Amino acid sequence: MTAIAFEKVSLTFGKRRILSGVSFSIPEGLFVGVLGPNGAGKTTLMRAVLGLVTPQSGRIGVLGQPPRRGNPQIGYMPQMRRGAAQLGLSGFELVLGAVGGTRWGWPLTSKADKEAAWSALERVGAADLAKRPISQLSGGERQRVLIAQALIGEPKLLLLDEPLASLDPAHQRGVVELVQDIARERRISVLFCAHEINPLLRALDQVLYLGNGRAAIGAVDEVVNRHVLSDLYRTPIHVARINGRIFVMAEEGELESHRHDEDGAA
Ligand SMILES: Nc1ncnc2c1ncn2[C@@H]1O[C@H](COP(=O)(O)OP(=O)(O)OP(=O)(O)O)[C@@H](O)[C@H]1O
Repeated sequence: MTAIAFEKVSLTFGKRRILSGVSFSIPEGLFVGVLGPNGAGKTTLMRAVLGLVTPQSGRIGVLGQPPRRGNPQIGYMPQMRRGAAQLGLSGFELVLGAVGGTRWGWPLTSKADKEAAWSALERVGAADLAKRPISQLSGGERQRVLIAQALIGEPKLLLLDEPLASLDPAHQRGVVELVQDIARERRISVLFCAHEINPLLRALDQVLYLGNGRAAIGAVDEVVNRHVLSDLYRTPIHVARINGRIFVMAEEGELESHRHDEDGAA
């Protein structure tokens, strides 16, 4: 079955066009990195898959169905906003709030709900963090709790919006490996949104690059080359591979933000 299918999809906000007639199809079980500069539409694409943004035209299929809000087959990890971290919730409360998929807040919880929350926290290695307020966790610890939240309901598709933001290279590797292991063992399809390709290289089956309202998708070598990216961004793009790392550069500078501190990511 197809995990996600876009057929000539256009997404707009008012007069602002985010995607223009984009088509692609992602088979089930793949780990796909979603890349592109700030504002390219990565979050908006995920929100469309979740049924939170309706296309102006075209069709989206998610696991063979049209998108619908609260689909329990999808686990979503949004970008962590400061406000959410400061709510004072513990990791356990945050994960428990996701039990039942759409029942955000403080539901009346059963023993089974609590067990589901503990099981998700244990799977990401965060059971010992569960009682602490989210606001006191380190970035890496917090990302684990958020991944646990996305695993509630045994999803078939995980949408992860920048889980690597503000993590150092070792923690980035840890999060990517964790997601890859869980996805393999549960046969989950993954869309993993990131600002840099290198931390994802070992895990990637495909990349989906967004830019100028368009998309390029395929295996890393098929997409991350100067022909495809120059065409996508309508400007000369250079791609260099150094020691197994990939550098994507526009004439005026690097297209992706890189921290030059990771050794041997690929
Ligand atoms: N609800 C909204 N109303 C109007 N414009 C929006 C809305 N949500 C997003 N946008 C705009 O759509 C564009 C794409 O935003 P989006 O957050 O999807 O990009 P992104 O690729 O995820 O960016 P980043 O890498 O910075 O997170 C941006 O210009 C943004 O300002």
